[in-house]
Amino acid sequence: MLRKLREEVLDAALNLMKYKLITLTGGNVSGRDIETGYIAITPSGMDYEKLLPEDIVIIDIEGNTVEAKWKPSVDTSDHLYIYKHKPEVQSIIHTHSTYASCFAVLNQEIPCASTTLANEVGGTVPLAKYAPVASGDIGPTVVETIGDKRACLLANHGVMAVGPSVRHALVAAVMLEDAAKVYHLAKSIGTPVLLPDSEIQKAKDVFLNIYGQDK
Ligand SMILES: O=C(CO)[C@@H](O)[C@H](O)COP(=O)(O)O
Repeated sequence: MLRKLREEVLDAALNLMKYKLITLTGGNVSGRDIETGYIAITPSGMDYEKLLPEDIVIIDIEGNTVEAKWKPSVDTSDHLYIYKHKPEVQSIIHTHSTYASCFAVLNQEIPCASTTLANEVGGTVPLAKYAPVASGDIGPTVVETIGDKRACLLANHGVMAVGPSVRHALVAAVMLEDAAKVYHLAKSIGTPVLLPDSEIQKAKDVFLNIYGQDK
């Protein structure tokens, strides 16, 4: 069931490897089916390269198994909490991507100094307060922090990216890492100039309303 969504989730997981956002299985991907409300999520601790679409776990919004060969991600309850509290979110991607995670371990948000970050994430990347892995507390800290952004940092941990589709969540995760790298490198040779709110809004609007083939 939900073959297309399972393929999209697996494809995004493989792209996390392609774009070097994860090491081994240090991340996870999920997507929500708009019709049934079911969630397709990567299984826990399994190599994405060896997975087939049918290995992606299908659960309902309460976490009950709908169709599964494996245990779902250890972060499943956090994904479910985000879906429950943010109806506009249809996909969630968790990574420990290197440059963004540097800011997470410094407990610093990533200021918006590039149009890329404004376009794809919606501005400064906020920092969600620390929550232990698999405690069920990560979802609430993300919902508390993320607002209308497409990503937030998890203190001392990594990144949570979201989107209205699996593709959008993947783009947010990839471009956030790219912008974090640029900001980090720029800071090592000078003082990055931050974008004013008015420019962030303009850059965000272009991507919401003009960019791409779907508008
Ligand atoms: O952050 C952590 C553990 O530190 C987890 O997100 C894992 O890195 C991925 O777990 P699974 O999704 O494979 O269960």
